[in-house]
Amino acid sequence: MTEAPLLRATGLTRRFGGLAAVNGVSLDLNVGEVHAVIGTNGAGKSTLINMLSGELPATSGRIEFAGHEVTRWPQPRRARAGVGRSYQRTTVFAEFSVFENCRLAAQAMQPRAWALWESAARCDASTRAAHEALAATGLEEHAQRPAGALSHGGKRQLEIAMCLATRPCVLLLDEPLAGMGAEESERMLGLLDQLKAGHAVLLVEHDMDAVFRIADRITVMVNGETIASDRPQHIRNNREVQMAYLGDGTQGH
Ligand SMILES: Nc1ncnc2c1ncn2[C@@H]1O[C@H](COP(=O)(O)OP(=O)(O)OP(=O)(O)O)[C@@H](O)[C@H]1O
Repeated sequence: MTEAPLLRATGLTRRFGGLAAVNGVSLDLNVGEVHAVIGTNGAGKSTLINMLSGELPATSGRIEFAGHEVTRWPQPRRARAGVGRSYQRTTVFAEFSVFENCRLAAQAMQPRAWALWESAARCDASTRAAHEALAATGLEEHAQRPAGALSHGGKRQLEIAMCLATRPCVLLLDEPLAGMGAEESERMLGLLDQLKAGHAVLLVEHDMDAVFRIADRITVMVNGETIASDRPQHIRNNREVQMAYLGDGTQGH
């Protein structure tokens, strides 16, 4: 018997006025897998992530997470339940240390932030989560540096660490390789490869070489709709995908 996916989206649709930015998209996320979503600019990838994270309500469709229907859950509730995300643009606090950025991310997940008498225990838990996240991302040696002093790639790694500090089981990653050089990309790909062991990862990424290297499944979106969702080798050989998106020249990738 196959296990139920950790997260399942069915028929997700989001309209902005007359535009269906995402139209009837269904996908599953499983622990141990990187599920990449690719598509040209404006295909609806970020809108899809925003619906999965809870930042944007779906116009219609259904989202199930860990056996619960979460379609109407707001973003903070989904985040506390284990749906973590990173953003296209860096969101670190430049003047705070790398460690403090992670600790703040962990603290933001704690319920009842106003309950001062619980602060010591909360602080311990957040500190632990921050250290673990820094260890997982290889940023420990930079823990006390101001986040603003990190390289671009280091800041993107820190974003992943901040997401991990919230102890998610789903990672929704919006272009984690954007703006990175070859060496930084390699490091990030190594990190994602490690993380998939304990997480279900959704990866939106424009770097096709990286996607085909790391993805276990690829969903291709065009104008808000899924035109294919399959194992990478089948996506590579899919004529419709080649015509719509990859271009014939990518067949040899
Ligand atoms: N808040 C909004 N209001 C109106 N239209 C929007 C809004 N957000 C996105 N759109 C439109 O929805 C469509 C999908 O946008 P989205 O950002 O999801 O695409 P994308 O695939 O992530 O693109 P990119 O690769 O450039 O990030 C686009 O036509 C965009 O202009």
